[in-house]
Amino acid sequence: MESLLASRSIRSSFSAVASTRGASSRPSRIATLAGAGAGARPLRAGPKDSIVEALAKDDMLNATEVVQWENGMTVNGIAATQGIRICRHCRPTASLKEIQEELGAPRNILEKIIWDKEIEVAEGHAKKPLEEVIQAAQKAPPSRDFYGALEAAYKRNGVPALIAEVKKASPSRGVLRENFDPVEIAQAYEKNGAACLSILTDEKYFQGSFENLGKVRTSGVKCPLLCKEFVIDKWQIYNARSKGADAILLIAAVLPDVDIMYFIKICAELGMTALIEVHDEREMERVLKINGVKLIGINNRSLETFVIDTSNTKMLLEKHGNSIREKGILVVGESGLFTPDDVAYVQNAGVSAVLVGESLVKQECPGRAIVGLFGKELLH
Ligand SMILES: O=C(O)c1ccccc1NCC(=O)[C@H](O)[C@H](O)COP(=O)(O)O
Repeated sequence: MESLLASRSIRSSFSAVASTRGASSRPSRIATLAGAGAGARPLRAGPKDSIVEALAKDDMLNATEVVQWENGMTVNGIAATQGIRICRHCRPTASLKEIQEELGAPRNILEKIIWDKEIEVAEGHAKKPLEEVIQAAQKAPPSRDFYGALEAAYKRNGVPALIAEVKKASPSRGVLRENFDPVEIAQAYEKNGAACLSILTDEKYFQGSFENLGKVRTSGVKCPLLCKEFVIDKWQIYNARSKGADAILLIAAVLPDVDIMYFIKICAELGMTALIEVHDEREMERVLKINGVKLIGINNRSLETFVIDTSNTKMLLEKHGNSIREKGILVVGESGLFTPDDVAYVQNAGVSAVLVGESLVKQECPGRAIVGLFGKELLH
């Protein structure tokens, strides 16, 4: 299916790019970044010059979109060389029905989410052009130090710092909490020692929203906030910052290296922390080669099958713990943590922080559930 999808998407992605992305006169940073990417060459003179130059000047594009013209490969082709199994349809202006008629159904839930996200992001661009979200991000109140808050909480409490997730529902578990008040939950998490909060913003699959993120941000909660999104386009990062996010999730199963590099640079410019999520050996190896990675999340849940296995964290850290420590990277253990034993297990494996949703949000009192999860009170 990959080659079919790839060969089809080279046609459709050109028309998608051509039809949805207007040319910008502002100078681009992308040409340099694309040239620095894994396997990419500097933009060269040649028959594709005019296309490449036009794209390189177009600040609307993401790095992989430039590399694809440079290398004569599709976005999916580039991704496949890095072991990425999630394909893009690259037809953001088509309906999902039309896309599925052409390409068949998405092969797993993560691919399904990404296909929807491609359309949602194109709609976002149309409603609010990139220049506007950039300006909104620049006007937002200063960001808070997400990485620093995790580091300090780990030192203070001697147990992994908690990123407590404000999560109403999920594709694997359905609705987790009927009476869902994001601000009440966020305040309870903070009061009970969470170092940072994760706010799900995807509406279709998690019943989250940017409204929730904004409400938590203006509620007096001081913890730094992670925007838990499925990022495929820089527009989403500026949008998240403009709504008050201090950190953003970048999923290695979805993003080619050059996009991760590029998005990390955007985060740095905005004072945001990038949490780079990996699930397997190949993703960990890729991410450890990328400059500027400070925070890696190891997801115990496969986003393709939903299977949760906490020994995934142990296995990846046994193999890569030394190089992670040498680089000063903090590791977050993500998903499927329910008891003090679970937390101790991932701590012994080498994590400095944990990201927890279900086991807290399902309890009647999510704040008090923190003591149950750690077996002790967390101090602020
Ligand atoms: O939670 C899901 O079902 C899910 C499905 C597809 C993509 C992502 C998904 N979850 C995102 C997460 O990684 C979790 O929300 C987070 O790690 C907290 O996990 P948990 O404590 O198990 O709720």
